[in-house]
Amino acid sequence: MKVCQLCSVQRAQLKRPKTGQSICKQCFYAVFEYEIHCTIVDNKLFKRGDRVAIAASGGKDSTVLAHTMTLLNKRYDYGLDLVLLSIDEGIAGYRDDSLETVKRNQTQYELPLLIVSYEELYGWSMDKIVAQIGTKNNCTFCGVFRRQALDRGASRLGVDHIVTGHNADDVAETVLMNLFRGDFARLKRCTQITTQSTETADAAPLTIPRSKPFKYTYEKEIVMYAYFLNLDYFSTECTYSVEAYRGYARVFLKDLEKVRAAAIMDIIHSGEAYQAQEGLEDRASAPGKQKKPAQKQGNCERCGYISSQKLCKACVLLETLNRGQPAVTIG
Ligand SMILES: Nc1ncnc2c1ncn2[C@@H]1O[C@H](COP(=O)(O)OP(=O)(O)OP(=O)(O)O)[C@@H](O)[C@H]1O
Repeated sequence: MKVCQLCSVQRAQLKRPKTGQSICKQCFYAVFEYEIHCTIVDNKLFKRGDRVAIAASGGKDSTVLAHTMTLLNKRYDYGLDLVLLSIDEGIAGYRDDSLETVKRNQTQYELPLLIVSYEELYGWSMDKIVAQIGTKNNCTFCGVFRRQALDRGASRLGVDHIVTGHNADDVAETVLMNLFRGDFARLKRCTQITTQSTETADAAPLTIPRSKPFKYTYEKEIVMYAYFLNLDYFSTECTYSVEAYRGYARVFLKDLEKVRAAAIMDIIHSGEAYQAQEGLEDRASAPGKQKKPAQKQGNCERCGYISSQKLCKACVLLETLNRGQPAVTIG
């Protein structure tokens, strides 16, 4: 019998994807949960009394997030008031089914749930958008609309913080994508565990902070955890997401992981080191260097959402949709 490398008592039942250790299920649950707790505490994500919205799509990541946030909040007495927030993008056969999962999670974790829809906020569902523009650029619309919809839902709920289920693989993929594209401005920001939505890089942060408690949690471990605990989640991919470029980064990362599991953490750490280095250089070159003036932050003239321009990104996209010429914006 192979003995668990952590407790040296139980029989080892699995190979931990992150470290390659052979461990028992109980130790797997313990390290998995403890590492997330450490990420939350080390990064001081919350303060006692915070009302926190869990962005819940019904998929594996956000379902495990709802499960662990509820568990850790009780176990370590964080004193958080947790709520579920879901965005209904209006994708028949996908989001309607996954929202049914979230509704069950609401009962399972005894958390209040708010669902806000694109249809209600923008007058357009993704089904309608795709019927007009096709599947090629639809993720651009969905990304901009979802970011704003989460903020709007969060402010309706009166929360202090939003958490999402973005995991270590997602962060490492984003580092790679930004590197491949030579997008150093994004590379500098993409490893931040907490972001505050701004329409531009230089604008003062104004919206509700958004964090990733799974920043260092491997996707494979999230899947294992959900599977062993038999959590109720929805596992179909979005019917409209083609996301070609992220797909390449994902395949590349999976190949690297097969050779060396630590590659995921190493890529995240490289992104963090780049961010720290850039910060140093900014300070070192400050004397005499002309600083780019900070963009003026204001509100969208049409909908009131924060924006450094007259219209926020969502309103610009909506305008082109309503005029029936979305290609102008995307182009
Ligand atoms: N419709 C939605 N409503 C609420 N939150 C969402 C929604 N879509 C995505 N999110 C949030 O953004 C995170 C990352 O979303 P992404 O589209 O990458 O899905 P994913 O990696 O498949 O995650 P999940 O397994 O939770 O669906 C999710 O974990 C969730 O917290």
